[in-house]
Amino acid sequence: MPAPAAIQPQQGRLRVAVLGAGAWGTALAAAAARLHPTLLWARDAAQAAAISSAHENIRYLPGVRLPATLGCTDSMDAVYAHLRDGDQALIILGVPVAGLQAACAGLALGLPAHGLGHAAVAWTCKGFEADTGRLPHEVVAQALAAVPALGTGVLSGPSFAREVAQGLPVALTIASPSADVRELAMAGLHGGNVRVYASQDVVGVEVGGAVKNVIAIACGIADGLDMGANARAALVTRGLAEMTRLGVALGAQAETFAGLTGLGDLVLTTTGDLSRNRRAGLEIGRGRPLADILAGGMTAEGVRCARATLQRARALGVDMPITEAVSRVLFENLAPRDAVQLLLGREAGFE
Ligand SMILES: NC(=O)C1=CN([C@@H]2O[C@H](COP(=O)(O)OP(=O)(O)OC[C@H]3O[C@@H](n4cnc5c(N)ncnc54)[C@H](O)[C@@H]3O)[C@@H](O)[C@H]2O)C=CC1
Ligand SMILES: O=C(CO)COP(=O)(O)O
Repeated sequence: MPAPAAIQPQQGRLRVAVLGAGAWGTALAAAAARLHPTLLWARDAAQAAAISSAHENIRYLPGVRLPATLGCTDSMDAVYAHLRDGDQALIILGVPVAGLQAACAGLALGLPAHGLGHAAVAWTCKGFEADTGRLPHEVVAQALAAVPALGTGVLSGPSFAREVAQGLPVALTIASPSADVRELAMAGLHGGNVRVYASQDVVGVEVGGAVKNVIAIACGIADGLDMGANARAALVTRGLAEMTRLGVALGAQAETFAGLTGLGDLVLTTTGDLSRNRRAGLEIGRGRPLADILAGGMTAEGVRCARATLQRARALGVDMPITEAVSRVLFENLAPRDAVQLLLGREAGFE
């Protein structure tokens, strides 16, 4: 195995690979391709070929023209060859939480074998792992333990994929303990209409991304029941409070939750109808069964992680009444209207 080389941020030729050609992976690959040679990896060969030839991801981002310079492949060997051609390698994982462990396990074998044991890896998924309750960085730390020279971090923030793919303005946060990773992610994406801010608070950034999805479902439910704008504002604000409580109990800094990956993403996802979590909530509030809503394979990470979030919170003695109400609506047949009554009926207290 070759000796790991230190990352030299902002110097040399940076090569970017994005793994996972869903909506968000494709959008980030489009943003990176406007700045650097970038290759997108799709697990489906036909989809990879279609994206490469049509410059459009017809399944996940129909109607959005991708940069002509963006290639797409289903071959990890092609990804490694692409990265080896540069002086610096940035790998962005565009898979959901459920795919994170497998994606990292592949990299743990492939990167050292291809002389890329020094690359930087940034994940973008938002949620606690459904079966284990782990945050993404805990999944990554275990799966990539055999490649200690890899730099890792989480890329998050208020960012609807479609808008980013269209080249509209967006601000993101890269959180990592490694200055090299922070600078490499900024070098990879910051420019044009994309701003990337740096943070060291990995836990805070991840908790914000996970919990805002659950609160978006709650707001969707309230809006689906026509509970009004006051109710939505209350859910957003109290949702921010419970997100912050959980984050701080897990070791995050409270200030992080006032930033892009906390309040920023919470506002976007609870109010923007491009949000799948919000849309799932709207449908539930209007009486549609959850199984029907998810039947088309829609990614709604808040549904997948609500129970795991609650279990982690309970283990820490953290009160999360909105997350609890959402979880009971999703998985215990609590009627949406009864969930609202449950929240309203709680004892009065200090804010
Ligand atoms: N769509 C958006 O606007 C944003 C999404 N995110 C987060 O990014 C993650 C991915 O979301 P999207 O791209 O929107 O989802 P998506 O449903 O559009 O695409 C998911 C992609 O991952 C692949 N995939 C699914 N399960 C997998 C597995 N087990 N192993 C390997 N690959 C798998 C699918 O084939 C697909 O290419 C989620 O955690 C989401 O919360 C973050 C920011 C914005
Ligand atoms: O995370 C997102 C925006 O920042 C996307 O939200 P949804 O997953 O609810 O579509």
